[in-house]
Amino acid sequence: MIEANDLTKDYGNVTAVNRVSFSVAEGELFGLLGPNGSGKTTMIRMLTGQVRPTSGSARVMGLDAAKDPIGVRGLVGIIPEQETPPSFLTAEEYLRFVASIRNLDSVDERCDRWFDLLEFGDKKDVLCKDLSRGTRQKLMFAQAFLHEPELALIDEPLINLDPIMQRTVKDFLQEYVRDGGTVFFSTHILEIAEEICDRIGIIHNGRLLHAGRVEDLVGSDRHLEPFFLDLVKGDAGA
Ligand SMILES: Nc1ncnc2c1ncn2[C@@H]1O[C@H](COP(=O)(O)OP(=O)(O)OP(=O)(O)O)[C@@H](O)[C@H]1O
Repeated sequence: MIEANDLTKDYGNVTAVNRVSFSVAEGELFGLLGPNGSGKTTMIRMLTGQVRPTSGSARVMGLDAAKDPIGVRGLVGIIPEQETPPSFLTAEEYLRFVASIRNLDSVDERCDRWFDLLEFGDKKDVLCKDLSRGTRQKLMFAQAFLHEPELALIDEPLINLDPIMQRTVKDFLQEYVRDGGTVFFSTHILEIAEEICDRIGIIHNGRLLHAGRVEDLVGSDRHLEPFFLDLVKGDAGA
């Protein structure tokens, strides 16, 4: 579903992502982990065609993300980092707006499914500017999955969600990949990755230091946190 080859992004003299290659297969839940400023958001933006790589390339669902960004965004579901939905629309109006752009049918059913799953139907007539941050994040989740995409790319999925809603979202993501969907998400919360990911990548200073299966770490009695800290601190000292 995703093939990144030598992806690089320079912002002036800052190399945000440095020659990163990896792939994500259909049905995988892949977590990109890294400290603040390590390049996670830039990576997601390149995969979704929002940022053009300086060099290298990414194929997403068979399309070149830099050459056909609109094609990619038409297929995948995206939750950008800390995105807020339009202030002047209600939650339901926003979902209907997304549904109309995507030419979706059964709009009532689709909206209700998300209001029910994420328990915010009581807020559907509230203007987005008046929603709490957590409810806005629920709404961003709903818009990303409204068209039942085969691939979702999510920057920090559980941000602003309470523990109960985090459980709901984690269960949903695991069910979604069990049903054949693919998820690529970024986080710096290691426990989430250890709990739900099939594979992880660890990025630091723009370089991918590790990519592998979570069960290989845990199976060999190495937990993610000490592994991550050793890797990242060792790299900083190198
Ligand atoms: N538009 C931009 N212009 C200049 N520098 C940028 C831009 N976007 C990101 N950077 C820089 O690129 C590097 C990687 O940033 P990025 O936002 O991708 O990291 P991140 O891992 O998502 O961070 P965080 O976990 O804090 O959200 C940082 O040094 C950042 O300051």
